[in-house]
Parts: sequence; structure tokens; C-alpha cells
Amino acid sequence: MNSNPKFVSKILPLFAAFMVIITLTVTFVVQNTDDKVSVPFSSLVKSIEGLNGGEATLIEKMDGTLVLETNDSTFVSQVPPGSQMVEKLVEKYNINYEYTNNSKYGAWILGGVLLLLMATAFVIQKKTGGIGTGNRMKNSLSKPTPLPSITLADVGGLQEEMKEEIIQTLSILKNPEKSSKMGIKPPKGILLYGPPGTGKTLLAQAIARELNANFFSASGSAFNEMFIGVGASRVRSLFQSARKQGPAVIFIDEVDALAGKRKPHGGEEGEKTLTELLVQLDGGHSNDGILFIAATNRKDMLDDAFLRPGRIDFSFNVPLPDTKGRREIIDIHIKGKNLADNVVAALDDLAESTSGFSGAELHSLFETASRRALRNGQDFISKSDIDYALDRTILGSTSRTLQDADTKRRVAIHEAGHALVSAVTKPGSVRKATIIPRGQALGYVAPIPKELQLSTHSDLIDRIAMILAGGVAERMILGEHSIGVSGDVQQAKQIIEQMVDTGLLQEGFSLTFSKGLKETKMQELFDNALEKSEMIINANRNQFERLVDELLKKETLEGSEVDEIVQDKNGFREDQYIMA
Ligand SMILES: Nc1ncnc2c1ncn2[C@@H]1O[C@H](COP(=O)(O)OP(=O)(O)OP(=O)(O)O)[C@@H](O)[C@H]1O
Ligand SMILES: [Zn+2]
Repeated sequence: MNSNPKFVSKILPLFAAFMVIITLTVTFVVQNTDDKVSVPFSSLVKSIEGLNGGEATLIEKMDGTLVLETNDSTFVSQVPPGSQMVEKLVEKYNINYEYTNNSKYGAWILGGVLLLLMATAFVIQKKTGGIGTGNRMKNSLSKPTPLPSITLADVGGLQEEMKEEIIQTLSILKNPEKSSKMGIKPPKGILLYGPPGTGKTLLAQAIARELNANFFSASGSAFNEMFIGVGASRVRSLFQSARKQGPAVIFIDEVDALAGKRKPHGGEEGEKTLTELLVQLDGGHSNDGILFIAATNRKDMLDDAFLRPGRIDFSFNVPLPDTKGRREIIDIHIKGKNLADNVVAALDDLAESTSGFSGAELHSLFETASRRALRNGQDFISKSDIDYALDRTILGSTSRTLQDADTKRRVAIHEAGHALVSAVTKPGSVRKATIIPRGQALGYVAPIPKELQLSTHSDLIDRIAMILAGGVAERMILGEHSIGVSGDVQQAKQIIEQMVDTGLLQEGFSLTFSKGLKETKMQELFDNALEKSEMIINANRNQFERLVDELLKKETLEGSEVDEIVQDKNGFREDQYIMA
């Protein structure tokens, strides 16, 4: 009967704390019973980007909780401290936005609860190596992400060859029995690489749709964990879930964060995670019905072991769109939008003047224009909305890619030089000329791959003239050439050196004793080639200028188009045409 005061004073606070925790846990669990999925912020961003203009509401709470409600799911995440992303996302993707500070005390209580929970989670995590966040992450990885209803037709600007390859790949994957009878192994892994916002995620979603597959998506950075083994176990659970819910596409964006080159003294954890990925990809698991798609902006950073066939069977470059590509993407994003007549009439011009824009930037261009029209109470997008949106997009473009007109012209002159000399000396030798940047190169002229036995002296001079023609053209038209030609010069020197070495040997000289002679000969060949380059450009000035104009306009020219321009007799100046 007599309660022990000492006992009560000890047990009461404990009991109170216990009750509080129970209550909080109940609230927490209840809040989580519907289809809410906790996701890392980067995945939430992806979901918003993947909405494709679909309805969604983003609710930001005072405590930094973000709730994204789409037609078919609810995602919950946390705003990274100090991030300005929410504002940008709302602006860019035009989604409904609400800010709630809960109730007056609610936020405080919730804040306290969260702190408590986080502290508990932290302790548990410290003790056990990561149950806390591990589980949360595992849950989000073990469920497929809802797919927007898109098809390949919603991805604009794909190069023909690539589209064909993808369609072929899809048909193999759709008919695995038939393919295997014909001895064709279905691909296991595909890599999509290229600059940000070019539609890699979109393409992966479209592929998953075409295959009627569940879409498991994660960002490579979601596997980076301080705690040993957590990243690896996430990889394992991702693949296990996908195998259980096949057919499935596993999409990992920013895969360089997960499958980057292994460093000699790299972190143990990152290495474990990558090893697990390699094991899951081809370590004796049956991945039938599973297609792995990885995306990156930095293919050069990827580990060679990851890129091996059997893991990655195809790599597709997804470059920035050229003029024709931008026109297609514009058509995709104006669907369902009301445009003023003069906007419709100027869509070709818009495609031309948005050089360097990615698909994502074109998308945001029309979203910004729509929003402005809406704010002004119009039910159509006017020319001035587009102009406003253009300014906004160009200003807001974080990236490099929006080239200024001068650079673009310089690149066009450079590539026109290569293309002209190539097509004049060897008609039909150009496969493609483009001023769309790829990797480190600002543009390039791709020769038709041929087992060219570059044996004769004049063949070699032609080849060197073609290599030097970019710089020669720049110097002739612009007065000086850019530092961009050093790669060309390097390449030319290599060929010349080989020529001279074999030549000297044939003439019976010893290479070690004829250093001076070698240098003189090399200089001579170099000068010959330069001269030839210059002569060809001079003699075909009209064709050269047309190549420059067309490159500026279309950005990519097929080999046949180059040949057509170069062989066009209207641009042929007979008086000056001398071919050495
Ligand atoms: N080729 C395209 N055709 C049509 N729309 C595109 C294209 N590329 C991008 N978009 C638009 O931009 C949005 C973002 O593109 P997406 O996320 O697929 O790019 P990404 O290449 O995966 O970019 P990141 O490398 O930044 O992840 C898409 O949802 C779509 O609205
Ligand atoms: Zn060049």
C-alpha cells in the first residue's frame, strides 16, 4: 500500500518517457501506413522531373519535411539544409506548392519527436552498423517507382541509328525465347551517357514502359554510406526486389557515384559496393526478366570491370540535340499547349536559336512561358512569353553548354575545314560533320571507317591536310586559330613522324644518326600539307562557306549532305580550282 517514494521518483520519469515514445511511435506509424514512400531528396527531385507536366502537389513543412503527392503515390523526403532547390523545382516544373507550418505547437512537438527519433536511430545505427537509415532506404529501393505514361515517341532528338538499335534491343527482350532460338542473347545491361537533361531518365522510363516492366530507380549516390556494408546491402536488396517483381528495369542514375574507377587506395566501402554491383550483375544470378540501365554524365569515370559485356552490353551516347532534334523536342513539349499563331509560325526559328539547349531546358522553356501566360490571364502562349522564357532559361542555365555565337561560328569554320578537305580529296569519306560538342571536343568530323591502307605518299599528305584543315580554316577566316587545334597538330605530327621514320629507313639511314635530317623532313611534309589544305579551301571558297552556314543552321550534317555541297557545281570556281 505504501508506495515507495524513491521508487516512484525513479520510475515515473522513465514511465512518462516511455509513454511519450509510445505515443510518438504510434503517430509516426499511423502517419506512415498509407502509401507514403520515404525517399532521398535526389529521388524526390527525379520524381518531380519525371512528372512530365503531370499533376502534383509539393508540400513543404516548417521542419523541412517535403511531401510530394502525385496521382498515384506520395513521397516523403527532407530538404537538405540550406538548399534552394525547392524554389527552383517549383519554378521549373510548375507544380502546385504549399507551405505549412503545421499547428503552432505541432511543429515544435514534431521537431522534438524527430530529434528524438533521429537520436535513437543514430544510436541504433552506431551500434549495429546501420539499421536506421538502412531500412528506410531499403523500403524505398524495394518498391517500383510509378512510371509516367510515356513511350519512345516522347523522347525527341534521338539519332536514327540509336533509335533503331533500341527498337531492336526491345524486340529481343520482348521475345527472349525466339531470340535465344536464333542464338541471340538478350542484353543484360545498357549504359546511357551524355550531358545532363538530355533525356536519359526519360529514355529508361520509356524502355521500361515498352517492356511492361516494373521500374526500380535509384541514384548512384544513394549507395554511398559511411558504414561498411550498407551500400552493398542496398545493392543486393535492390536486385532481390527487382527479381521478385520482374519483369523489371533497374535504373541507376549518376552511376559514376557507384561504379567509378577503383582507386589503388580507395575507400573500402565504395569498393565493396561496386563489387556487390558486379556480383549482382553477372555473378551467377539469374537475371532473366531484369534489364539494368545505368546513366551518367561521366562515362570516362566508370570502372572498366563495370563496362564489360555481360554487365554493360550496349553504351548509347545521348548528346545534346541538334537543330532537328530540338525541333522534335519542341513538338513534344507544346502538346496540349495553346500557342499564338506567330509562335507556331516561328517554331523552326526557335529550334535554330536554341543551340546548346538540352531537352530539359526546352521543357522548362515552355513551362516558364505557360506560367507567365497564366499569370497574365491569357489562355495562350504569346511571342513575348517565349522571349521572356528564353531569357530566363539562358540566365538560369547553370551549364556551360549555351555557347556564344562567336564560339559556335569558330567551331563551324573549323569543322567545315576538316569536312571540305576530306570530301575534296576523298569524296564519300565523311560520315558526319557536327558542331555538337561531344566529350572534350567542341565538334568533330567523323570519317567513314575504312581499312584504308594509307600507303602512298599522296594519301598520307591528303590525310594530314585534312587533319590540319580545321586550324587552317580558322586562321584564314578569323586571322588566328584557337588553342583547340593542338590535338589536331599532335595527331598530324604523329603521322608525319611515322612517314619520315619509314622513309629514312627505306633510304638506308639510321634513325639515331639522322635527327637533324628527320626534323627537316618532318617540317617539309608539315608545310606541304598546310599548303595543300589552304589551297583546297581557297579553291572551294563558296562550298566552304556553304558548309559553314549549313553547320551553323543544322549543327549536324550527314556525309551525303557534305558531299552534295562540296560537289555542287554552282559553288565551283573553276578559275581557282587547282588540285595538287
Ligand atoms: N530528348 C528529350 N525529349 C523530350 N523531352 C526531354 C528530352 N530530354 C529531356 N527532356 C525533358 O527534360 C526532363 C528531364 O530529362 P531527364 O531527366 O530524362 O534527363 P537526364 O538526361 O536523365 O538528365 P540528368 O543527367 O540530369 O539525370 C524530361 O522529363 C523531359 O521533360
Ligand atoms: Zn579539328
